[in-house]
Amino acid sequence: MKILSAEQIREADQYTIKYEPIVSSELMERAASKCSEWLRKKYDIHYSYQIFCGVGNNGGDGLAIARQLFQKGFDVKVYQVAFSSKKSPDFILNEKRIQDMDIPYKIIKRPSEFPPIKQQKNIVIDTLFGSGLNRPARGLAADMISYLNQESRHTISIDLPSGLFPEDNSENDMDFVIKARHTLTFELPKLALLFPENGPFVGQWHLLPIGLHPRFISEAETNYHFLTLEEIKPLLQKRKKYTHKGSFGHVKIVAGSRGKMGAAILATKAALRSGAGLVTAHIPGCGLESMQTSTPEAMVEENSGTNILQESSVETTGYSLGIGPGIGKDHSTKNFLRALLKNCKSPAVLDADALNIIAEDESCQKLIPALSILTPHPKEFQRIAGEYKGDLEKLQKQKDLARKLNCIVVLKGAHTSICMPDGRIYFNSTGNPGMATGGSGDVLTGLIAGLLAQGYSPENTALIAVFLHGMAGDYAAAEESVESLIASDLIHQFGKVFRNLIDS
Ligand SMILES: NC(=O)C1=CN([C@@H]2O[C@H](COP(=O)(O)OP(=O)(O)OC[C@H]3O[C@@H](n4cnc5c(N)ncnc54)[C@H](OP(=O)(O)O)[C@@H]3O)[C@@H](O)[C@H]2O)[C@H](O)CC1
Ligand SMILES: [K+]
Repeated sequence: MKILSAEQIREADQYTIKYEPIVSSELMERAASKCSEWLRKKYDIHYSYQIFCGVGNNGGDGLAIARQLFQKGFDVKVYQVAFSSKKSPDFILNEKRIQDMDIPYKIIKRPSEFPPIKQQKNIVIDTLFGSGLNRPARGLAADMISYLNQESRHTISIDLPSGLFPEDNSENDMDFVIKARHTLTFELPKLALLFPENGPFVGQWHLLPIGLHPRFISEAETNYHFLTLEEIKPLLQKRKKYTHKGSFGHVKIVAGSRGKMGAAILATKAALRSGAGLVTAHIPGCGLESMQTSTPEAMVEENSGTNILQESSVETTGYSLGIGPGIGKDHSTKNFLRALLKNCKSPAVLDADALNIIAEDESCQKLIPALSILTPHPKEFQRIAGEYKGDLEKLQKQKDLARKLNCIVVLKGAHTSICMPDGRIYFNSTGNPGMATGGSGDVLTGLIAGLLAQGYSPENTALIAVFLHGMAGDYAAAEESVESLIASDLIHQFGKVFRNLIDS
């Protein structure tokens, strides 16, 4: 699914109005009815609504939602926050419609007119600003936002939390942005909704399709994508009947050190469960027994080091390598990694301490095979890419790094972002906070290496693996709980994930 800019969304609006064709007030009516349907499904008739409207089309949406809810019997109060006299035509039309009905409607001109916010079974609907915000909120609008953030326990924002810019908030004043519990956004996700730093404002966000013209969307150009099942399904290969274990590649997991063998075991198990034909674990001697006992399906190749990986020759040809979980940063491990990368000619997966080592050694970065997949978490990423001020700058650094190394950079987090060397960025839609747990990244490394071994291109591998990993997390959280989720639960869910994706 594409992520378009505010400008492109405005154009999509106009294109839809012209070519569907539909009058703009009808498009607003459609958008509003998606919202009021969503609200009615979630909150029963005992809930009341206080709807705060700006004077643009976002405010117009608010007026139309108010009318629709009122017609369904809800207790609705509407407030126009008169921060400007420039009402949009569709706002004016909807204002007239509610004035012709018996809906309580007040115009707020100064803070002394802010109404008390009902606390029990009451929803505040925020339609002050949407995608038309063009400067940080000030004056009456800013006061209103602060007041609502202080007084309302249950705010739902329409299209965007008011005061939040759809893309770049680096110059914004975040004190004057609505803190919503839910954001109902139209048709396509906006970039700002995907940034972790905006989580406190956006809350949970939901996409409501409003029938913007599919031709405009399919032709629109963008580097930003939201990764959903629709994109993933066509990428998956079904296993053919006449195949043998050699058809599905050979993974080599290069991982572990004394006290961190768990990381190696998790990555190895994940590679096995990913469908790879064969998996070898290259580990320090101290891990031999634990690996063979816990993971009998894997072969073990002992490194010359007992407690850590140190220089020894490792065959890399014919393997998909997953390098880094639990290896530590000892001087001899650094030398080992350098020699390994020098020797390795096909795309590999680099994670954890492998990333920490290359962060400290620029010359080592040049040895990474083209189209390798790097999977840093935000701290590891910062070590390689340097400091950044906000999530937009972080994204730019991610692009720079992917281009510089000619690699795929997978930056883990809520909505993990996957950046291709050509600048395309995919934000993942699966996963949950329960996955922020030790070993979850090791599982991803094994899964990526396992898919790579099966002949998926590095780009498709990264997309599929991140999506599946998140899906496994969602299944695990549903069966257990977000709180109790541990990394091995993810591996246990791979079977169900594959069955549901490939066979359905
Ligand atoms: N695109 C769609 O799919 C649909 C969108 N809808 C809704 O429309 C809004 C966008 O509406 P728009 O009228 O473009 O803009 P807003 O309602 O967000 O409000 C902007 C108006 O407010 C003024 N403005 C902007 N920033 C500030 C500020 N900081 N302080 C005060 N005033 C501000 C601006 O006017 P100026 O001339 O003063 O700059 C705008 O007039 C979208 O988000 C959806 O909710 C449709 O209903 C359905 C289809
Ligand atoms: K809003």
